[in-house]
Amino acid sequence: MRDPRYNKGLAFTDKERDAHYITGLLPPVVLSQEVQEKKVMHNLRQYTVPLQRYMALMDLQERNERLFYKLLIDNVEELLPVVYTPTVGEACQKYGSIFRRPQGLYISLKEKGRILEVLKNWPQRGIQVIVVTDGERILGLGDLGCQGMGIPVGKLSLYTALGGIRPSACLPITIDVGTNNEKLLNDEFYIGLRQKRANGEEYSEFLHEFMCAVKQNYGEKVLVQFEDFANHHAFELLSKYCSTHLVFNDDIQGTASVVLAGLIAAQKVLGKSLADHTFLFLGAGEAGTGIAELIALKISKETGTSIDETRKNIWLVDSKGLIVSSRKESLQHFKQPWAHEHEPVKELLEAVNAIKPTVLIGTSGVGKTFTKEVVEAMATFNEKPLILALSNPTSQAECTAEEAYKWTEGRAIFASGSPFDPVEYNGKTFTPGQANNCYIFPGLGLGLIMSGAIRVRDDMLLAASEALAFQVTEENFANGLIYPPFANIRKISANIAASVGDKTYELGLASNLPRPKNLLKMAESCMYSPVYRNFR
Ligand SMILES: O=C([O-])CC(=O)C(=O)O
Ligand SMILES: [Mg+2]
Repeated sequence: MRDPRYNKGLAFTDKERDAHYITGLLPPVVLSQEVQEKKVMHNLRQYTVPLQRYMALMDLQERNERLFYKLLIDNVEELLPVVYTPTVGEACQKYGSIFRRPQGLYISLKEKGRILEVLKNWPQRGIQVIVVTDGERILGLGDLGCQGMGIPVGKLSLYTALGGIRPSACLPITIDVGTNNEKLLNDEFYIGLRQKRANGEEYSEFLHEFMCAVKQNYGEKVLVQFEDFANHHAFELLSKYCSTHLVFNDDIQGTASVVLAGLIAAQKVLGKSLADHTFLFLGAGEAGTGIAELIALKISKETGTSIDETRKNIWLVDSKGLIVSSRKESLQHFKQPWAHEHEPVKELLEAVNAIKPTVLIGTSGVGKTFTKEVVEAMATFNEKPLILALSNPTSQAECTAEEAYKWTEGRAIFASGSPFDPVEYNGKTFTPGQANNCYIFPGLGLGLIMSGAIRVRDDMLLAASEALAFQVTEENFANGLIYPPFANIRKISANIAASVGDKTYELGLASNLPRPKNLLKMAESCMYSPVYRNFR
């Protein structure tokens, strides 16, 4: 009863209560899981403050794991915004003051030299997925230090709910190397190390010890998902470990794959091929350059043109303006491929007017940057402007769904990273899409795990994008949607898993041999079910 993996609360039957000597420890009634679910949903809906819903759900996860996942799976559209963006962002900001029972594994600089020992303290064996953050760039909210733990915990609950990975195979980890967030350093309830961030050699060595310990403890087939690291570390870690570990950066690769899926699907709505588009990004960090690279790769594969050539239709704006060749010397390496010949342009609006993009993508982490003028400009030279405001949580979105529809007179195809409610405009209802990496990582992870993948490759990301785009129905298209509804996410994830698995075998990177004949059946059959077990 005290172990969330076994607890069924009032659903323990009389026979189970007798067999396990817990008769009398519960009131006499026996409820079904369905009635429990109805009750908890009813209670949750009484809370009007999102953070209270979050706390109630985290309590449920720590009390009755199967009921938590049953709720999340059956009510995914309603609960995703609670356990995930936007509410998880606020939860991380306030993690210290709402802290009750710890979730996940904390590895701080205090444990330098004995990270392996700390990993071994985690009570569960058979770990298949680790989501790890160092809290330096939590969503678009910046450095939240150790309180970033909410993110790996949230992402892994989606691995289970959306992708069917067993909860006991999931390990959330926060690496605490300090924080540069003064507010947190001065917050008496802060849960992390009260020191400035370690950097340079000290940081790299610590992360290297972590990566080696992970491989030593869990072997070659554990998937390590990097999440919400700051740009410099994110790119470095991915390139350093992609050839020795099964690693994946969600913010670079997951976001890229989900956006590419939307763009592939949008071809049906817009009647244009990817190569016919001109792309402009606001934000040239992990998401921006990650998406740009994957689009370029996809177009290059489709048309047979070189990557360098395909890059020419893709433009990025960072905090200093349009990325152009005259800035090349001073650019970080991940921005350099995008420095095209053009005169310097400072403002986004100027860049939009100069480049005349057909697709505008916000990955800046800065809210309200797609102003009325910017969106109206997009609407002047596009019949159906494609506008993606991807920064999270909602407060950091480049524009709202309502603004996108209003300022384009209802012509925009719009999707955002965090959810927006449907919008009424001119007597018509517009339903915005949610271009969030949670469409991709659960299915991708399942595909990697079931095939026993040992490395992640771009071709697997492309396979995931294609599989997701394929799940968008004619009916969705008719409603202007470029993503399928989340209500079908487990089926979607199974399809993504099958495609990714297939690609893994094709590339010779699968270690689970022989290849199962039907990968979709395989994916569906290994997905976790939250239905209660019988303990008689
Ligand atoms: O967590 C999300 O909603 C998407 C994401 O990876 C991020 O914004 O960093
Ligand atoms: Mg992220």
